[in-house]
Amino acid sequence: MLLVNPKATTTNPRTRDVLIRALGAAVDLTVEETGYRGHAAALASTARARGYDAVAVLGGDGTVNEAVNGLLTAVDGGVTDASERPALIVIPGGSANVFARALGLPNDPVEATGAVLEALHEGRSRSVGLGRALWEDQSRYFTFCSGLGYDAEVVRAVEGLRGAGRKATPARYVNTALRHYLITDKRRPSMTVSGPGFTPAEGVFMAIVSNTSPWTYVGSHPVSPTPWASFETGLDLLGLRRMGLPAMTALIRQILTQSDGLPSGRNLVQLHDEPEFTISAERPVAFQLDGDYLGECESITFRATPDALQVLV
Ligand SMILES: Nc1ncnc2c1ncn2[C@@H]1O[C@H](COP(=O)(O)OP(=O)(O)OP(=O)(O)O)[C@@H](O)[C@H]1O
Repeated sequence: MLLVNPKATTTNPRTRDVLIRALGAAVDLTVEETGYRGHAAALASTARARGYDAVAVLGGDGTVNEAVNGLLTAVDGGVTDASERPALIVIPGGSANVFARALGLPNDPVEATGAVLEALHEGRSRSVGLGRALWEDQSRYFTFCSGLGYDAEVVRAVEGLRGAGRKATPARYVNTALRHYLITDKRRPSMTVSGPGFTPAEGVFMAIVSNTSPWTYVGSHPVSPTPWASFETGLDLLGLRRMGLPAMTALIRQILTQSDGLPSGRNLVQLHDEPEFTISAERPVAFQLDGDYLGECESITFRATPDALQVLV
């Protein structure tokens, strides 16, 4: 089953047709275009019951996230073994394509199609662990990250600009991020990270939770594939404490250039390979999953889901 999001930033009819011809020559293929938000999840959730071996996505991280959630909460329910689920195939068609790049795929969709066909012929797939966010009475899986606080506010603001017809360029993210940092700093709720294996960390204004490494997301501008995308069993966290603009500017420069390796220090809270932890805030805090803004809540628990899916790559 090939899911195409025709509205994704870099998906166009030419790429779609190349992919359909190339995949269609190798396997029996059904093409489904998504017509609305949530459509990819609904289609992917029927894939196993309808006998598909794999679900391919041509789109951005949002559509991949939907497909993954559909596969893991399938209409036929009950399948807990990843080897019994349809495999996932990702062809980058969005703006950032963080998950595709973390998998080591080329960012060019035609080149990525070539790489996927090779994997298909060789029967080569990779087991990928996902993250799961649980809040209030809801839960959702993510393929590379969740962001809380400042990060999610920036994602929300950029989504608002896109709703008004403007493109989500890297410059727009940086511009929005700087404006939000300066304007809304005082009103931002403070968060605490707690879990069974470590001392609670307080005073965090932005947190990134990742099933690979938070640097895959935060540093997604430098050329990928990243050396951190191991999709290990546990979850990582990067939390930022309040700091002045000079310290923040120095940190951003270090992240983007990685001139002195990855940053550390008292302004940063870092966790590695944890099975579960909770982030709570003094009042509702914004959060996003895989780059899509989801809303606000006072407490979210994050749980690792190792070996959740096979990905052809
Ligand atoms: N036909 C459609 N019309 C409007 N929205 C859609 C449609 N099909 C899918 N969507 C939604 O569009 C959202 C964004 O798409 P997607 O993530 O694929 O592309 P993108 O935003 O360009 O890429 P990235 O996430 O890398 O920035 C998805 O969350 C999906 O739910």
